[in-house]
Amino acid sequence: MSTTLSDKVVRWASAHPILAAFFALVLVVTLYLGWKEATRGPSVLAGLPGPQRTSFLLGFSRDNKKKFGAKNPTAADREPIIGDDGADITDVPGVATARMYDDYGSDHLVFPRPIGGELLLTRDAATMSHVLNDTYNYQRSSAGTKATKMIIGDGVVAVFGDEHKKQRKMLSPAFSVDSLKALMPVFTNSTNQMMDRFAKDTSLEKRWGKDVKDSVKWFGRVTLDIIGHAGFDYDFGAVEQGPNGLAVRSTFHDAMTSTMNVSPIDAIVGAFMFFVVPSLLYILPLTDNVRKLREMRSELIKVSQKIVQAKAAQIRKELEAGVDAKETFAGKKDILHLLMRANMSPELRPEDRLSDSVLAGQIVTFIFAGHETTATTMSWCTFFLALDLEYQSKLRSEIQDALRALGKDGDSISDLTWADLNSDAMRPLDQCIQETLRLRPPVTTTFRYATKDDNLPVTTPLKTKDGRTLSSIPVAAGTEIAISVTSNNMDPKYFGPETHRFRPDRWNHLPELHAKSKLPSPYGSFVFNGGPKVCIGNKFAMTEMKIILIRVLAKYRIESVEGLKYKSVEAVVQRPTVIGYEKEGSQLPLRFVNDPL
Ligand code: HEM
Repeated sequence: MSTTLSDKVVRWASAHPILAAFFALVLVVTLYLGWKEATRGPSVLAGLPGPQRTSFLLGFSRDNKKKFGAKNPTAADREPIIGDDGADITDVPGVATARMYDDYGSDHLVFPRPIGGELLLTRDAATMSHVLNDTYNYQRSSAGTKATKMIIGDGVVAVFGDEHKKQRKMLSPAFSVDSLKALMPVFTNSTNQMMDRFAKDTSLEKRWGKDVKDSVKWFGRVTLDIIGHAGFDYDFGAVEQGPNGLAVRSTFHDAMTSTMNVSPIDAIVGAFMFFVVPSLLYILPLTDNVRKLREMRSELIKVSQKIVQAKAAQIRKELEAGVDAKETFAGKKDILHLLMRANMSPELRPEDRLSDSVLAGQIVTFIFAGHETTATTMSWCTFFLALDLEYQSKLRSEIQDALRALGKDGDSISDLTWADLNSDAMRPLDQCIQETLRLRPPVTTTFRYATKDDNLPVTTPLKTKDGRTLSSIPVAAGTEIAISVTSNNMDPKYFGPETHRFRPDRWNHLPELHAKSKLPSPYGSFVFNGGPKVCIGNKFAMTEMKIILIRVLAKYRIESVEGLKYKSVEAVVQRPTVIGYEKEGSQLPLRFVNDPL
């Protein structure tokens, strides 16, 4: 019998040598990791609460998961959490984890991971800030860094410590308030173009009814165009569907749709490749979804190399002609130009210069970090507004009052200034976006890895399972930490009652602990993370989103479409989909009724 089985295995392996080599490698790495975990000393985290390990191999069993409502909507012990749409929102990314903290009555949990590993989860603002502020100790795991570099290259997101400091210093002037003020015409021009196309789009009317348009499609296109123009003076033409826009936006759409429809084999292959041997991702064409991700990456690399070469030639000409850097920014207004001028400055020490591959990496980083984050946030914002027509009507009249007070007309906002957007009169719109980000942060969890032993501060001393009181948590080098952004956002200690509901007004009367904990400013939550690696594009994002939303809300009343139910799926960022149509990828069809202010 065993001979027959081994014969079969040998025959199968001879017929599929690449797959056989791959599975052999998986087996060896699994055994090695298992041995490493099994021979590790006792865990310093052992006294903290958290779900029981049920399997050395798998960590946390499916039955326990059901209890927190992560997977099975019919599990007997699953209490629904009713969201603003009247449906159970336990499956919204991050919400089941928030419930787990509540169930254990702790802001720090230990979560058993596969092959004996463990993960420290925290939603405590003091612990989160400490980890995010120390980019020398707390970094991405080496597999996480490799995987990030494989996908977005050597840009600023991928690096930590001194290399991060160097890149961030070069990039910061390009994201200053002065630069953003200079970029205002770029934001408004692309928005005007989108508004024009948006009004004419009737492509969904046959399917879903009159005035129905897809928020995801239009916000995705306009934000890609904006990052193209503002980031590197490149016309993706996504709103107009030019050839560049089609290629990049559609490979993006294909790749992201594939990450939303992950099969169990994709999950195993993907996790193995990403976290164990990321370079295999680009050698083995194992699954269709991995192939799509690869296509997206090569399309982005092609575009970014073209952009860097063209820009370098342009700057060389400027330098030869003695054109002043400030002058060119005032005329060209793009972030890469500013960065590359600084990088080519004769005063810069050679060791501080960024290489061409790092520059190209910044482009891919901007496209990744600055396009779908804002697009999905604006889409979720229209979703919440469609669910609460009373609040929407109040917000629209507040915007109208603000525009009137500023002497501006909602239909021609080309002359809205930075000061207008950031005036007190526009505060309600800020709060609407902040509340959207609180409930649907694009990045729900951030993972960090301790490179040396440390003591993590906590807001209030905590009790261990064996009755000790800890005023800090000792962590050993090699501990992986999950910063639960959604769970902090849903914690009533920081954000007041009914944190699962969309209540923009909460930002006017937050609990004292919110201010005391110094949640990252100016947006008052961890949605842009915090510390030296806080999202460099946060003001860029808020400016662009406010301009676009003012235009949309000045013209349209937004309503949901009868019969359609929406849900959130996490695929790089959390995205809206229509229940029953998940295979079509992210979309958010809503009714935009012409009703100008
Ligand atoms: C709603 C919009 C946005 C959200 C919620 C957001 C969120 C984040 C988060 C959570 C990080 C930290 C990632 C990590 O360290 O693992 C990050 C980093 C970053 N974001 Fe954003 N982002 C947004 C928009 C933008 C925009 C518009 C840009 C560019 C124009 C941008 C550029 C970046 C860059 C370059 C980094 C890396 C910063 C560093 O490592 O120093 N982001 N963002």
